[in-house]
Amino acid sequence: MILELDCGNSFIKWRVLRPDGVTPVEGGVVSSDGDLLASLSDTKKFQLEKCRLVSVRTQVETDSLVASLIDVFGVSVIRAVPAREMAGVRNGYEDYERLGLDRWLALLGGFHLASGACLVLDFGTAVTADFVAADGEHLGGFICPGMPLMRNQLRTHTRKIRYDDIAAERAHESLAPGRATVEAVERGCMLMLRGFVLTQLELARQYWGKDFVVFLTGGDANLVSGVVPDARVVPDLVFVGLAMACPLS
Ligand SMILES: Nc1ncnc2c1ncn2[C@@H]1O[C@H](COP(=O)(O)OP(=O)(O)OP(=O)(O)O)[C@@H](O)[C@H]1O
Ligand SMILES: CC(C)(CO)[C@@H](O)C(=O)NCCC(=O)O
Ligand SMILES: [K+]
Repeated sequence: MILELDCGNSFIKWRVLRPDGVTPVEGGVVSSDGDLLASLSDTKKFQLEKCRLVSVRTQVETDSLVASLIDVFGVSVIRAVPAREMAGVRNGYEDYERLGLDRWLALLGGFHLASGACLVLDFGTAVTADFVAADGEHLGGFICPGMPLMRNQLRTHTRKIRYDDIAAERAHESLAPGRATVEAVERGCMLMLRGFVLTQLELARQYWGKDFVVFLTGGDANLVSGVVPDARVVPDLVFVGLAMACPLS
């Protein structure tokens, strides 16, 4: 079977596909290399043969994970690498190698699924927006802190903002002005996120009128899906691009 990995800054998303390279069998989200190996070892039944991965971690961290995968499972590993152009899309960065590979794969996947102009919004540790025009020109994008970073910066850099995860979850029942710290912070950060999304939509409309598809992906995509009812929520968009960038045969 085939192992696919998306190694982000906080989590590793994994999934196992049948040898056809299309049908998912199982998947998950883990927070360390060790947890990944444990999840996969639980399931020797997978009989992994090949692995394709994308990483936005350092070379050293990624090399170490690849070495473990080869050591433990004897798989052959293919990694996504930067490209100036692929599948009809032209990387918009001046220095194309600097564009985050998760962004690159997500926008390749988005352009492929849309067959036209698209706006790809990814809600992970960081939040990213990328614009691809109908002719495949990547216009560039934006990066800002995601929900976990916004929240933690406030907690870390103030003395009196302290609350637990359960209270945080409860605060999201509404978006009314907060009457307690937890509500004020959680709803404030949520509005920052939604405001960001609405600004990206506005920009996409200026470029393309109504002729574009919006994709939402990343672990926190559900936080904003309400403000873009027409968006396509595609949690595995990075994997769509990964399969395009790393064909296995
Ligand atoms: N099962 C899950 N495990 C962990 N996080 C989850 C899960 N489901 C949703 N999330 C949310 O997903 C977010 C993490 O997003 P995601 O996994 O897309 O990216 P990441 O690896 O943290 O960051 P990035 O890929 O941007 O470097 C967290 O803020 C968390 O709230
Ligand atoms: C922005 C993140 C952290 C999102 O995961 C990643 O794509 C990344 O590390 N990018 C490199 C910087 C850039 O894309 O300009
Ligand atoms: K990501």
